[in-house]
Amino acid sequence: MAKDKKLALATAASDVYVDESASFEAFNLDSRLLQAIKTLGFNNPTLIQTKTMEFSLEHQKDVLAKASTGSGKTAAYCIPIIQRLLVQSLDDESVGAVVLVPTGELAYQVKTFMDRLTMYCDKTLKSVNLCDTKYVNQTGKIVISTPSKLKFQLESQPEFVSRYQDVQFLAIDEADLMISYGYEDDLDSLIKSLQLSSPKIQKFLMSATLNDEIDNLKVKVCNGKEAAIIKLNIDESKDKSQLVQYYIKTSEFEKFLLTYVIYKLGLIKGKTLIFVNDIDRGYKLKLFLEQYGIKSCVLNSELPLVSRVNIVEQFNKGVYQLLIATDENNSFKKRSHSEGSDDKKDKEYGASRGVDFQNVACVLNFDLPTSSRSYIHRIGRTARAGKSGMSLSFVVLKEQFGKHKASSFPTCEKDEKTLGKIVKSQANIGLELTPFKFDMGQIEGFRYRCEDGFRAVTKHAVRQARFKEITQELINNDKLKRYFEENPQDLKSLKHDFEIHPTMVQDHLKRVPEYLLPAGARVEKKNLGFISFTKEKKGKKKNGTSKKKTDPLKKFRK
Ligand SMILES: Nc1ncnc2c1ncn2[C@@H]1O[C@H](COP(=O)(O)OP(=O)(O)OP(=O)(O)O)[C@@H](O)[C@H]1O
Repeated sequence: MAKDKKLALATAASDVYVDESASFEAFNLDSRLLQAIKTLGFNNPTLIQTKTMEFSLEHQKDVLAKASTGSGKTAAYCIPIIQRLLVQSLDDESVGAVVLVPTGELAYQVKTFMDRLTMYCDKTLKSVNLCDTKYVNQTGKIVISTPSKLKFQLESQPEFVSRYQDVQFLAIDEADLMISYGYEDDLDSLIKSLQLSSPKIQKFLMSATLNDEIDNLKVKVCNGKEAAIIKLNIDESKDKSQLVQYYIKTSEFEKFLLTYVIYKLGLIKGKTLIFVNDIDRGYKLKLFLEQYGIKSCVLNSELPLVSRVNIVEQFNKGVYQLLIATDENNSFKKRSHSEGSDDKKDKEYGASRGVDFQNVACVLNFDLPTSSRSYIHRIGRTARAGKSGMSLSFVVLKEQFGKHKASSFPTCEKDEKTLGKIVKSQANIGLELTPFKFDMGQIEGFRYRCEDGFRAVTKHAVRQARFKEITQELINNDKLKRYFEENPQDLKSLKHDFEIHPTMVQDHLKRVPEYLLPAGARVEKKNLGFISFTKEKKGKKKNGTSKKKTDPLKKFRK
């Protein structure tokens, strides 16, 4: 019962998506499935779920669905698949459904969700996740995988091919990513070897954006068969009204200064997901913040998938407050899955797409993404499940680019241009980015300490930290995998935000000396949450507007 309660608390879709006029019962779902949905705390289906169930269960149509981030697309295809598999009698060995996702993280997430939905069903409805090494030699009624992992299973164990002869459902989640993630060849090969485009198989193509890539995919998998196209006409400005978007135009070095001040003084409350544009940047920022005793945890494609999944789970549970995620896909260049390509990076990594980060108060674009599409997915990690949230983006001024080599990063050269595109695309859906006029003069006193800490984070230190963490995680994974299987409780306490400090941490930097704080803060030193850095406005009352709650930085406004 305790477990049931916990699940219910962990989930909730934004009210604007919930379809109060509909009910799950109206779709005559199996009682075991209904019970699980209830346990998850889903009282009504979301709009995308109602429509998808209507077309797939009642009209047996293929479905191509487009709906915003956080609208409940996962359940929209999982529920009909489970429902139909529950009433069909496939033999034990046969795979009934294939779910393809672009990243390992999503494969784990979908598997967990499937397990929850089938918690009252017997073991015959087992699902397997081929991205998880413990399942590579297995199949189940539902197989969840990236295209390349499924292809690998079929090639390394050709005797499994026959188990896929009776596939009834094919779901492709984050469908618009399949091509840009470089899965086109793998998909073609799977469509051929498993006859996935057969009209006997019902298809679900789910995405937050509809584009040419989806059209191509539709042609490939639906093979001329007409599909129901569901484009949810939700007022996105209403849907994202809980999200306040800010940007600050700044220099490259000041991005570090601002981050230091914001987190050292606790100006942003709650969990922050910080996006950077490459792995070294992630470690650089982590080491830099460590200098001031600010703990953070890093997420990138070099870490083993098991560690990544564990990091996301722990962040969701509130174990860490700051997660620095490398968004390696932000340029949406085609990835290559060919053998021998590149290095030890996992091509199936993805932090900004589809991952259900929970209760994120702020998304900080420490490095601005390089496209508006990437921006949408990053900010979609906050203000989810009916909660409010803010995003803050650092935008490097063109004339400042390259002025401070050690803090410079190539993508920042085009920040102002990219910001223009982002502002335009947000305006198209009735949303707005507001310039945040940070009073830099008020934090000048911190600059010297910031330079001091920044200098200690050399290239060598970053390289060492990167190496140290991967080695540590790999050792943990190999050595501890068996141990954790027997002691799952201990896995929960494995923390990833330990200090790496391959560089000398200067203890004095961890404290903020009183003289750096403005007068008001010195008096109320114990309560640093709302230090006034604003110029005194005598006799002016606070106006108490609705933005008050979502604007923790307001005291720093000019
Ligand atoms: N009917 C429902 N009622 C309440 N909460 C729901 C319902 N359906 C889904 N949710 C919850 O809403 C959240 C978002 O769902 P989900 O991750 O499926 O969204 P999504 O559309 O796939 O988003 P993204 O495009 O970012 O992946 C999850 O925490 C999920 O558990």
